[in-house]
Amino acid sequence: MVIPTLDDVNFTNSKVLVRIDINSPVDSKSGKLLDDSRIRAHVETVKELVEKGNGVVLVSHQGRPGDSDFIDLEEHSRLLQKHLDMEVEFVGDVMGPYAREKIKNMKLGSVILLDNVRFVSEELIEASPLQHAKSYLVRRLSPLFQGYVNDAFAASHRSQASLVGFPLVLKSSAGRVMEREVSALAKVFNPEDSPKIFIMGGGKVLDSLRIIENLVKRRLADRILTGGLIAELFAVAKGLDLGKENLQVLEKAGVLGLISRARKLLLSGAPVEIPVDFKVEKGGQVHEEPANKVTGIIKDVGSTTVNIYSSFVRDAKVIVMRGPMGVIEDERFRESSRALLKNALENQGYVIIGGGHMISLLGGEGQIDKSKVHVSTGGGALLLFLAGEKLPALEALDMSAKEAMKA
Ligand SMILES: Nc1ncnc2c1ncn2[C@@H]1O[C@H](COP(=O)(O)OP(=O)(O)OP(=O)(O)O)[C@@H](O)[C@H]1O
Ligand SMILES: O=C(O)[C@H](O)COP(=O)(O)O
Repeated sequence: MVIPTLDDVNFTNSKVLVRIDINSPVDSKSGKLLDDSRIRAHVETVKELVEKGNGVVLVSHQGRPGDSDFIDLEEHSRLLQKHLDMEVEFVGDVMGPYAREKIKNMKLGSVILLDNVRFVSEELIEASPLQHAKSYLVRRLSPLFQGYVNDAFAASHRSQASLVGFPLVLKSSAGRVMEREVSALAKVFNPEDSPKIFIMGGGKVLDSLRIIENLVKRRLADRILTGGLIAELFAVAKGLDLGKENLQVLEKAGVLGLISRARKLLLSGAPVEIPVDFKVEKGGQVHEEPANKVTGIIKDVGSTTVNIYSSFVRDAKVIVMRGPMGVIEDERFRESSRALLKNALENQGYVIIGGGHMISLLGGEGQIDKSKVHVSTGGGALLLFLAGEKLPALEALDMSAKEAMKA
């Protein structure tokens, strides 16, 4: 696969559309961003393009329709402006007349952030690069640009218009974040680096299940330690009675239909570990309860589980951590994820940390040794990449490079 970088495609004095991923955790009460790591990550790419005299138009998504983190990008633009130390104009539109006028009139050397690209319904369709190259979004925006840069590794597992449509119609390259992710993550395919432990938590149950299925099929993981909602799914699949309220949580998340797939994995002997205890909330109080005697609402894994998981982490050569063990937005349920993270960082193995929520916990862990820790901006994209899945956004860049070579 050929992934052209900014060294191969040297954009200068052009208008460049840059797909970034600044999708960040949001406080559901205040609507404020809880972490700006993904915003900071893209500073290098944007600065480089600006220094080369380009007009930079940034496009990103935030959340999914129906979720409380599905918000506009105004606060993101303020944070980006702070970290870039230059003006970033927030344009509350994606491809309407207002956005296109702003892009047409922008000065080279300046930066615009368009609004949440998922406000455009077409963006939510998963289709091939060829189909998306003909999408309304691509047809409306591409004539305004001389180039396209994809720096959104964290969204590269989505075959959506802003990620795969533009490389087929514009001269394209990966940004610096995308480039660094792909080269760092390739290291973990080294068969000598075993055992490999995957710590999977968070709320995206279907994504996590698909990944676990892949990891098992390709025998990539020696152990998969579960937390978050995926742990609850596996616990139910194993036959544990988690009580009506926790089943309602899974039902609300629309994942009860996945129990049979989880059970199939367990029956096949997949190396999936399920928590032996949970931290639950009951009547406003926090309790620890064994997994077979849960009476409260599960909010985190329990301390015995943390001890067991830590023993696996200690022996691992590669540790991949994605998604928190609990509802870390509430500090009462942050401890397990933090303890496992600390343990992994103190271990000798190579640690790959992914997903906005886990990365937000890194703040208190002091100086990170970059030779043994890769902090990925990717959540689902990270693990699909590690499971050997094709990432559509990378495929599209590859198609673009091959077309350019033919020309
Ligand atoms: N037991 C639980 N019950 C309900 N929600 C949970 C539980 N454990 C974790 N969560 C929620 O999972 C969410 C994080 O999951 P998510 O899959 O988005 O992880 P992430 O690391 O941020 O990945 P990404 O960067 O891909 O979004 C948090 O909002 C957290 O509250
Ligand atoms: O956080 C992520 O994993 C990426 O931003 C992709 O978001 P999505 O899972 O909503 O497509």
